[in-house]
Amino acid sequence: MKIVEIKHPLVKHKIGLLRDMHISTREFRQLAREIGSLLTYEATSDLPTEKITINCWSGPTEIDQIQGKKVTIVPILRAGLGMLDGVLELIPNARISVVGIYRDEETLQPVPYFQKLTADLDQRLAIIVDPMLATGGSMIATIELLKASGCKHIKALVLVAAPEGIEALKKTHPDVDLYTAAIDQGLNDKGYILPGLGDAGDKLFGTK
Ligand SMILES: O=P(O)(O)OC[C@H]1O[C@H](OP(=O)(O)OP(=O)(O)O)[C@H](O)[C@@H]1O
Ligand SMILES: O=c1cc[nH]c(=O)[nH]1
Ligand SMILES: [Mg+2]
Repeated sequence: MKIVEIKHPLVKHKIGLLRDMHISTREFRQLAREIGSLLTYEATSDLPTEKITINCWSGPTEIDQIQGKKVTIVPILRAGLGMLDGVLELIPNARISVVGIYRDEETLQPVPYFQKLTADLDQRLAIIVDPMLATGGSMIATIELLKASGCKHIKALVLVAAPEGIEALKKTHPDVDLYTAAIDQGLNDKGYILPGLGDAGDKLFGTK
């Protein structure tokens, strides 16, 4: 399994700002979106390109364009919506497949409650976005429902990943590539990532 922890100074700086317990909702939203863009830039660096000829002002000119493969972005509700605009800034034509899953607070098991996927998933690269990979349960459930609908090529983009979630993902779906802005220390007894960000959904939506 490919695991990429982005070491770029801009990413490190922005993830550090996100950890401030006094961060405002507005700042949290802006940083989640910006890091979403930077993760997308890295995650798409291996997309194949092909040469085509266009009419440039100076005459026919060969240019590079991204080959064949189309993209669907998959935000996991709610918190994944906080990264969606950042991905769309770089891939504005992408289809969006929405998955609603929350984590039961007691059992930490993922509970699916919504899904609306784009039709031709077997021909698309799916880019799943969710700020937090904690136990990995929500991400794994999302990957399973995408694969059940024919999806064959999946990348997961998260702001913060716990080693426990990475291990679970490695075991179940080694074919999925993971891009993260930080790999943190681990989970506390309530399944929250340490040092982490706290509850990303509540911070993005201003709830609690
Ligand atoms: O790796 P896991 O242990 O499954 O935990 C991570 C999940 O928990 C959070 O969602 P949450 O359940 O808080 O839902 P929300 O986005 O609606 O707040 C987070 O956004 C992930 O989806
Ligand atoms: O640390 C965590 C773990 C799960 N969900 C969050 O929002 N934060
Ligand atoms: Mg939440």
